[in-house]
Amino acid sequence: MKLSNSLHENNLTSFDNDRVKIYCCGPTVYDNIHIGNARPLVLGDVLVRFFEFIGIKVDYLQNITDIDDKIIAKANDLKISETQVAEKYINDYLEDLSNLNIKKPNKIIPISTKMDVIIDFINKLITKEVAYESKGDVYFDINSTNSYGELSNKRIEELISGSRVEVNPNKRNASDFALWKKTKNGKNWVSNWSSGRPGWHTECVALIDNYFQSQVDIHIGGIDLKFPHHENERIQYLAATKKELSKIWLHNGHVSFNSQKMSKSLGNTLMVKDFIKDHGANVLRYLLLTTNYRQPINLTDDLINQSRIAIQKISALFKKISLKIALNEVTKNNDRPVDEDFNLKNYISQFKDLMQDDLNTPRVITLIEQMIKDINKQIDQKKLNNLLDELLEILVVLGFNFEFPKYDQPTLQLIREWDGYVKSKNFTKADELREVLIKKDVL
Ligand SMILES: Nc1ncnc2c1ncn2[C@@H]1O[C@H](COP(=O)(O)OP(=O)(O)OP(=O)(O)O)[C@@H](O)[C@H]1O
Ligand SMILES: [Zn+2]
Repeated sequence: MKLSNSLHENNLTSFDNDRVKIYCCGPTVYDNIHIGNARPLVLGDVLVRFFEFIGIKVDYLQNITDIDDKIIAKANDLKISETQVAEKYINDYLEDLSNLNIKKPNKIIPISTKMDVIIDFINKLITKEVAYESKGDVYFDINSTNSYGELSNKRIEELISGSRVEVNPNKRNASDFALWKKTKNGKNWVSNWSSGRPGWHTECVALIDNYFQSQVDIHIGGIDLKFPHHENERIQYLAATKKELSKIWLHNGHVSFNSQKMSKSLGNTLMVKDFIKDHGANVLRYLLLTTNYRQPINLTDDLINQSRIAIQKISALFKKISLKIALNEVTKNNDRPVDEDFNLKNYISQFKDLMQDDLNTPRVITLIEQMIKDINKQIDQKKLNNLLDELLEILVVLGFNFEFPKYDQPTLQLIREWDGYVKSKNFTKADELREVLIKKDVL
């Protein structure tokens, strides 16, 4: 398996473990998730499903940021508590995951439940003299390391001149970032330094360190998190353990609307739950997988329509096959392939090769289209071989959720009656039954 690794300027990193540890930065629960937020989640899901398909065991962790200024602001707006805001959006998040057909990670941890772990981790950094307390805050000392900027490929001087870092007299260096912030505003915890809250960059790394007791193999997130969030996660772990936090940093490109990044704070969002209501989860998945995960996606009506049509084509194929099977117009014969050529194509091994080549899902989609054409040819020849099962298998590994229609006896009876009327040219009766079968979603 080769994956593109941000730590080495997107060069492909080979990977042949039989177990894999994965971390993906989870949501800050002050709102519902949008299509952009769904992208790293679908990326993680496809990766997990594929690893499991090729026999690799996965341990997948996600955090939930359930303490944050944005949650406090929302709680004030709605005149409810922070806990109520967080609970509502955690539940909505879990529902969105399930509606998106995303396999739940092995563990999802709200960071408010791990404050002792986070405080311990900060203490470790202070002991190693790479972090310092200042007036109740704790900061990471950027000058204690030569490795800062290696993930995002930036130099410290560039970072200082390029960012509008606010002047903070409590910090030693302008780019030092907060591990702990003294505050009485909103939920806060007692520590040696002050009553306060941890910085976001420390939450993820402390959780990884505690849960896995080691580095991870793959760390996932959107490209906007590469700097400063992931850079800061990485540098803390490096300082604490002298090891890389992740062997591979996998960053997905942005989903944008009118060429502007879709983002909660910009307000140009299309929520996952609304999209699913209008188009279904398969359309969203298809839309995300037709572009390589690193490339940007500009969300347009055209793109949504193309994805809808592609999904309808697959559903229509399954309906057509079920109908033909019900009418005995095709037979499934796994032993005697219709055409040797179909077997030579060896679709499953092509699928594996494409996925192992940095998750080349756009090419997999092309492969699926080819399979559909071949299956249609088999239908014309009235014999299906195992190609259909292979297609179903690939769709499951990509996380699509198609129902292959199966009809009960009364429905089968109706289908056969309808077919009888059509063949005997009794069109009045045939049309009556056709209406019934359309209502039952058979035709
Ligand atoms: N438009 C987007 N396209 C792709 N990934 C995105 C997009 N927006 C956010 N993400 C990813 O979704 C995850 C959650 O991000 P986050 O909660 O910061 O979303 P956001 O909408 O940008 O929120 P905010 O505006 O509050 O920062 C991160 O991995 C982030 O990189
Ligand atoms: Zn993170």
